[in-house]
Amino acid sequence: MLCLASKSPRRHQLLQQLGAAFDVLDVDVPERRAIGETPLAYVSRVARDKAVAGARVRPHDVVLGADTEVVLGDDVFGKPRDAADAAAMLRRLSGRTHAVISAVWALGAGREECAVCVSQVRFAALDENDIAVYVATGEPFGKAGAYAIQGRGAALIEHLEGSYSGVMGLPLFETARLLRGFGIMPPA
Ligand SMILES: Cc1cn([C@H]2C[C@H](O)[C@@H](COP(=O)(O)OP(=O)(O)OP(=O)(O)O)O2)c(=O)[nH]c1=O
Repeated sequence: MLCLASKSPRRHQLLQQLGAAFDVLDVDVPERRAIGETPLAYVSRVARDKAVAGARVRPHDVVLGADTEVVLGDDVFGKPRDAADAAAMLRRLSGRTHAVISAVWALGAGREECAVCVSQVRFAALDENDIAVYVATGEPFGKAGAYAIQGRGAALIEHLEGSYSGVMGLPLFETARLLRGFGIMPPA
């Protein structure tokens, strides 16, 4: 059986798109970047930690864990703590291009495989009113970088280079390829 170790409703929805049956596991792992850890290494480690936590509960299944972070230079933006934090993130992203890194790990049958997906997202220039209105919608909460490409946040994005599903939380091309490696998906 395939399991998705994630509380994210976006990840559940995205994995459903691939048509595979799966169970959802509720895991909680700390998301704290270690000193000197690169953004890429951090995202990959957290995604693996989630998969490992899931595999502890379901040792005989194939377990997926994923993580998504917004990266500007060496700064990693996770989910905003509150409205002020969300506004501060959006101010930093305004008028600039940032990276969205998504990592997914598959663990099971004595194997583990990983895929990492990096997308580039260019934001429109936002003024204080734009930011206040967007934060007031509540959409930024629970989203890395304080926006949702799948929601009203789409109106803030001038350009995307990479994977829409990766930005949303689970890169589907890469995930499908990983799953086929575990014999889970029908061949494309
Ligand atoms: C950039 C972006 C992120 N997100 C979401 C996807 C993830 O749910 C969240 C990033 O936080 P994560 O820590 O990757 O995931 P999570 O805490 O929501 O869920 P779990 O750890 O249980 O798997 O941001 C969007 O929904 N849309 C976007 O455009």
